Order: sequence, then C-alpha cells, then structure tokens
Amino acid sequence: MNRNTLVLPSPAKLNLMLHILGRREDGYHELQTLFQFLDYGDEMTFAVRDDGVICLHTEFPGVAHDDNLIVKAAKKLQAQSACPLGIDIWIKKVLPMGGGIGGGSSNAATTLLALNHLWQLAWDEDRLAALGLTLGADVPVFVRGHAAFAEGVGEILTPAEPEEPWYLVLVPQVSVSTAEIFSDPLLTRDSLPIKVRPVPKGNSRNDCEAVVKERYPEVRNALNLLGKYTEAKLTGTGSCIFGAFPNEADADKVLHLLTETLTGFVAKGSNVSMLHRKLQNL
Ligand SMILES: C[C@@](CO)(OP(=O)(O)O)[C@H](O)COP(=O)(O)OP(=O)(O)OC[C@H]1O[C@@H](n2ccc(N)nc2=O)[C@H](O)[C@@H]1O
Ligand SMILES: Nc1ncnc2c1ncn2[C@@H]1O[C@H](COP(=O)(O)OP(=O)(O)O)[C@@H](O)[C@H]1O
Repeated sequence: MNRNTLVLPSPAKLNLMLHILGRREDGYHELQTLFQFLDYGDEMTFAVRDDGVICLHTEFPGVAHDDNLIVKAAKKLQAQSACPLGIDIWIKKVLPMGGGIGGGSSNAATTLLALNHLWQLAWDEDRLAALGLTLGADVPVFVRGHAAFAEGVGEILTPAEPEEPWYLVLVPQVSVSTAEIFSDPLLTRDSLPIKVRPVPKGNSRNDCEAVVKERYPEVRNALNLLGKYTEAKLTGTGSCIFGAFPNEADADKVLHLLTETLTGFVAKGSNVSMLHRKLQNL
C-alpha cells in the first residue's frame, strides 16, 4: 500500500444510557448519554486523486451520492482547508443504517481523519470535531475516539472509562428515523441532570425506549427476547438492542439461540476506538 492510500475501520457505537433533559428552542434535545465503541464496523478505503474530484464508488441503497455523509464530510473538509486534492472512496458496509449504532456518523469521522492524514492538512482534533458537529451530533465522539459522557446535544464530551464487556447486538429489520422519535409528543423530556461523575450505576435507562417500542413491534420483540438472558437495552433511537456478557462465548451462545428469528452480532466494547488504535500505528 503506498502513501496515497489508506484502509481504515469505521466502528459502531453504543449509547450505554441516554437521558433526555429538555428541548431547546431550535427543536434539538438536551441529552446526557454515555458513548462506548464496538470493535465492529465498516471498512473504508481511500485513495488520493490529483484532480480535486471527490468520488464515493460504493452505492448505498436509498442514499444519493451527494447526500452521503462520507461525501459531505470530504467536501466540507476540502472547502474549508482549500485543498486542491481529491479522493476515491470505497466502503465495505457492515453496519445497519438507522440502527442507532452511528454508522453514518462514524463513516463521516473516519473520512475526516483519513483525509486529514492523506491530504497532510495537520488539523487538530478540536477543529475536526467542530467540523464534524456540523454533519451530525454524533460525529465528534467518533473523531475523538474515546468513550465519553456526552451532554448538550451530544457535543460536550467528557472522556469516560466504562467496563468493556462483550455485547450481543440484535438488529431488528427496521430503520428508525432519529428525527421521528425526537418529534414524538409522547417522548419524556424531563430527566433530571446527573451531576456526579462517573455516572452512578442504576442510571442506565434510555428515555427513547418507550416511544420506539410503541412504534416498532420488531424492536419490542427483540427487547423481550434478549431480556430473557440479560438486561436488554436500546441504543440511541434504535433500532438495535444490546446486552452485556462477561465473555464472547456466553454472548455467542445466546446469539445462536436467537438467530432463528433475529439477526445480530457479537462484539467487544472498547473505550479507545479501533479507528484510533489503527491511526496510532500508521
Ligand atoms: C440521539 C442519538 C444518540 O446517539 O441517536 P442515534 O441517531 O445514534 O440513534 C444521536 O445523538 C443523534 O445524532 P445524529 O443521528 O447525528 O442526529 P442529527 O443528524 O444531528 O439529528 C437528526 C434529528 O434528530 C433530532 N435530534 C437529534 C439530536 C438531538 N440531541 N436532539 C434532536 O432533537 C433533530 O430533529 C435532528 O434533525
Ligand atoms: N455513510 C452513511 N452510512 C449510513 N447512513 C448514512 C450514510 N450517509 C447518509 N446516511 C443516512 O443517515 C441515516 C442514519 O444512518 P445511521 O448513522 O446509520 O443511523 P443511526 O444514526 O441511527 O445510527 C441513514 O438512514 C441514511 O439515510
């Protein structure tokens, strides 16, 4: 592989808890959430072009080329850095879309970090995270690459060190729109702010869960099934459900028991994203 090409992972995240404190005037919600990464995700390949063209070669069903967060991230970085170079991008997409495991945001962050490296921009993490926030509320945590307690709309990050168990993640075959859940009148928006750090045990609920369960029977079913083996929770606004296990074998065992009716995967929780572990070794 030459200096102008890079292959990088684009990991998933989980929201280990998610509390909604209120709604701002612009419609966005004030949150408190704990992000952790999974050692599981997409694989992205980048190759520099001299002609300034930005081209994503992999087609996404239902997402036009220029609407893809990968392309949006590349174009914004190119414009703001006045870089004359372009990029060819390919992706092996593994992460479900609209699953609450942050695939789109992660792809955008991997793109920003890859291009910063290949185009030799030398932007610092703060600047990349600020650009990332203009693409989506979850992009900054993927840019920074460390598990974090997030506040505001998700952009005020404090590094965190939750336990790193193995997770079984169930993927109900529905895509949940984040905007739809946040605009539901039945969503509770009155959780009291947690002021103690680290977040005390017993605060692991996800305030979106009741509304998502009501709207999506597939999600309710997955929560009930996994809940027979371990505490089962929704990540983000869903649709994915996860539960923690002490080791990989125990998580695999339950996955096999459930695969007749559901799809899912097993992955290790990680406080340093696999993207950053790879970047450190370049
Ligand atoms: C709530 C989380 C938790 O991780 O859900 P998931 O998307 O991962 O499920 C995220 O912060 C989502 O982040 P992201 O998916 O990047 O959201 P954005 O594109 O910025 O926003 C999508 C829409 O959700 C609503 N939204 C999003 C974030 C927020 N704090 N308050 C909101 O009300 C807004 O209506 C916005 O138009
Ligand atoms: N590179 C991308 N990967 C996934 N989804 C993308 C991407 N670019 C744009 N999108 C759009 O963003 C939506 C949310 O995607 P995603 O980030 O995977 O979900 P979530 O925020 O629920 O984890 C998708 O349904 C899709 O329309």
